[in-house]
Amino acid sequence: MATNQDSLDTALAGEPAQPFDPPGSVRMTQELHFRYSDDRRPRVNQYLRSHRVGKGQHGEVWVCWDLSSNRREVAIKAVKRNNPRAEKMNLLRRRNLPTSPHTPLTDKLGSLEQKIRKEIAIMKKCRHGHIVRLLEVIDDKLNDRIYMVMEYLGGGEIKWRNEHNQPILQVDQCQRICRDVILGLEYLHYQGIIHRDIKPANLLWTADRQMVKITDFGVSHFSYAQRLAAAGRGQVALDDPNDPILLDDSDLSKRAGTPPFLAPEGLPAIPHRQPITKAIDVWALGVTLYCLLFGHIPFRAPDSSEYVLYHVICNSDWEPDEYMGSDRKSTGGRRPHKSHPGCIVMSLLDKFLQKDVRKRITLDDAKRYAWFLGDIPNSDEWLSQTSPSKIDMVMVTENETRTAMTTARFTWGWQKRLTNLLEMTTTTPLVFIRILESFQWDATKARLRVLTGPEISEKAKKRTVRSAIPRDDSTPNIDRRREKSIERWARSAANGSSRDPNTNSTRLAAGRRSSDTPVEIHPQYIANSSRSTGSQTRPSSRGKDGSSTPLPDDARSRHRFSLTSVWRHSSQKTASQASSPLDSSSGASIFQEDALKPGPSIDIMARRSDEVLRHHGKEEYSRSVHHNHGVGVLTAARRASSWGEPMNYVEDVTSLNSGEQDGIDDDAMFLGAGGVEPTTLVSNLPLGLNQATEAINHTSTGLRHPQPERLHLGPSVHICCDIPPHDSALNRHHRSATTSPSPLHHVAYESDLNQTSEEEYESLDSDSSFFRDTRGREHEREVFRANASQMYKEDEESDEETSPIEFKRRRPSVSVTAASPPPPTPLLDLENGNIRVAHCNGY
Ligand SMILES: Nc1ncnc2c1ncn2[C@@H]1O[C@H](COP(=O)(O)OP(=O)(O)OP(=O)(O)O)[C@@H](O)[C@H]1O
Repeated sequence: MATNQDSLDTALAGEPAQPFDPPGSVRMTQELHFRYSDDRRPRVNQYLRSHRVGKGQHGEVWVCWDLSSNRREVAIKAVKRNNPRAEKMNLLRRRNLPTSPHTPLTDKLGSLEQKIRKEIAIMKKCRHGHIVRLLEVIDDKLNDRIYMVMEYLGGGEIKWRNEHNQPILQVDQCQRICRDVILGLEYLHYQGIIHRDIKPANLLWTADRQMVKITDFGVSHFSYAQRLAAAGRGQVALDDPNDPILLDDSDLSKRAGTPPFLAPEGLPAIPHRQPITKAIDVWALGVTLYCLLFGHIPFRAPDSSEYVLYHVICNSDWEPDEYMGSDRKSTGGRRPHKSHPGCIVMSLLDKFLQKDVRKRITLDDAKRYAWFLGDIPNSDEWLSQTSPSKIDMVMVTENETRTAMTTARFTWGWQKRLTNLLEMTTTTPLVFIRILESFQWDATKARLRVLTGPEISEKAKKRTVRSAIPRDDSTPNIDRRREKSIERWARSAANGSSRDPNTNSTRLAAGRRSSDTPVEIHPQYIANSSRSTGSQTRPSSRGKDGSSTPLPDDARSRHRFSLTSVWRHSSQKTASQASSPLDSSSGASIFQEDALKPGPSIDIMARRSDEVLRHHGKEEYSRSVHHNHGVGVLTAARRASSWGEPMNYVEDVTSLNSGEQDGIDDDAMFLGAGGVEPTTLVSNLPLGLNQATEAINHTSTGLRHPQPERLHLGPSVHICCDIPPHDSALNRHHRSATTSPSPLHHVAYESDLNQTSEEEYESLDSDSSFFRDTRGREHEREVFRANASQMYKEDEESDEETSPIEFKRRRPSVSVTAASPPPPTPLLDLENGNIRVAHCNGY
């Protein structure tokens, strides 16, 4: 009996796929090893990166060499697990969508992570010759990424028109494509899965262009009700929206798909619309066939308005061109005579594009259409072989969706936490900072105490509770906190200071650490304080007499292990900020946190800042030092970090618009679909302390992206910022650091820190996300920033609530089917140089 691996080998070897692939499990990998090959290509586990073939809304698709037994090409889709910005955008969109009785469920299903989980859960279940196969899921929690390893379809997505909107496929090619899709869809529907985004861009050719497979299950829907109906095992009242069995179908009420391909019943805000069923895919297939045959979409809005388009779809009939296909076969018009050769195709289109769901042709009937059976020698046998009833049904349970990306669970406990942290720390020394968090200074015994598991949980709980407190006008925000903090320092200023005036470095105050060796801060980190009182480290803690004082114990305990940051004003700050106590005119501290740090943290800070300096160039830094004006931008940087990949994401805000459509204005679609009018641009402001401030001060630095980027930080802060080119590549993944790595995740980074040059960073595509986060040096920075970020978690959330969101035109997904660069020499040897190469110019 053939094993799963055998069948997989056969499928991947390019042999004709059987109608139904044998069942086999998708590997769920929790272990991630990152290294570089001899020729410095990144490699994750056994997958060696080759070239990028596409970019979608949530991630990128790369061709990789599977260096394990097969050494074949696979496609790996790298997606970011969480993207707060995407969540926010979804929320806003949902607010503007018509509500349904099942809105809560709809909301639940709307999160990005839920979407990815669902896609994986569905793909894990699908085993069919015309469905792209998912082979493995690598869950990289440390970097907040998921790698979906899929079979590689070397022919790329179906191209169907040229620049003159003329068809480029012959009629019989269209027929074969359509037949393949019918088989794939029939399988999906039988399993209770509605694809909901059938269009040419989601149909991929095999390398030999003999077969087409369906991909992209991002908006697909699994419905138990639909499955019962498909199997004829249950009586499902599809026209009764109150039928309890349809409850799990509530997310169908959301519009999903690509507007020109949407069926009338799938359009939003249509009163008394028919229930959404699998027939929605049949309609989309009809639109797809029309596109392939004529090189343009059947329903178009003259003014490019999305709602006009919906109106046209619902009320207008489609019209064929005089000729179809690149071989220009006559259609015979909308209703040709039965004897006309074009009649069979036109009547099929007519049945696909029936506005009334009940009159629309079923896939089973379509499959039997003479047009499809014409070139099949033994059609009866073919029909029997391809019948989905011959195979077992799959089931995608809610639990499977929930655990689609994670198979292991972790119980928190300090011992285990420590062990896991140590595991992760082997190559990332700064993770030790996290270990330090497991300790607490015991003032009575004057020694460090290891926190117990419950104490750590209690701490975490408190943080969560603080974050969960609903915010209103009376809720303190970050500015107010800073003010309070300064007031506290001012109040305690009368107690004097332990500053040594004879040295450029500053001795930290006694108090809790009275027995500690005083910690010195390098002068370069207090350069900005010169405008206040020379080498002073905590100007705000100084009283009127100029003396400084240690913080009270309670304040110190709150700030334990926090990291130093440089606070300064943005030159673009608004009038409301000018009154901030951190304004330079008020003599506020730019080092309000410094004196609170224990020695090791400051050392680490200094080391990290040194790295930042090295990275940006000392000249740049000193310039920023002289030009700084005072307000803290840590929160700005932190919040920017929480947005994940702003520029990429802002540009790819929705998958609803296809790059294949014409005549549709992106903005109109977006607004028409309940989007939000463009307001602000969100910057990919570099995360970090000195780095962030530097970026803000250097607005004249060249942009990687064509347009200047503005960052809105809520009502009170407005910072304009241009990002140095290298920053946009570097910092995008710094932002993922704010998500705590899962200790259960064993990640081994074998990369040498010095292995990646600055040039390499710069040469990386700014949109690239694949493997990049796993560079050792980046992790050092991440840990540093993640640690600093914890103090301001709640403040960040507060800012998030008031921050405006930017919507930009969406860049259509990019798909490149380029020839693979040759694999590294050993691979060539193993493959005898016989590498499959994809071609893209056929159509
Ligand atoms: N298995 C694969 N083999 C070959 N190319 C692929 C494969 N999967 C995806 N691609 C290519 O990568 C491109 C991007 O795919 P992806 O699914 O991420 O984007 P998408 O279809 O726009 O989905 P979304 O934006 O909704 O996430 C596709 O258009 C396709 O051309």
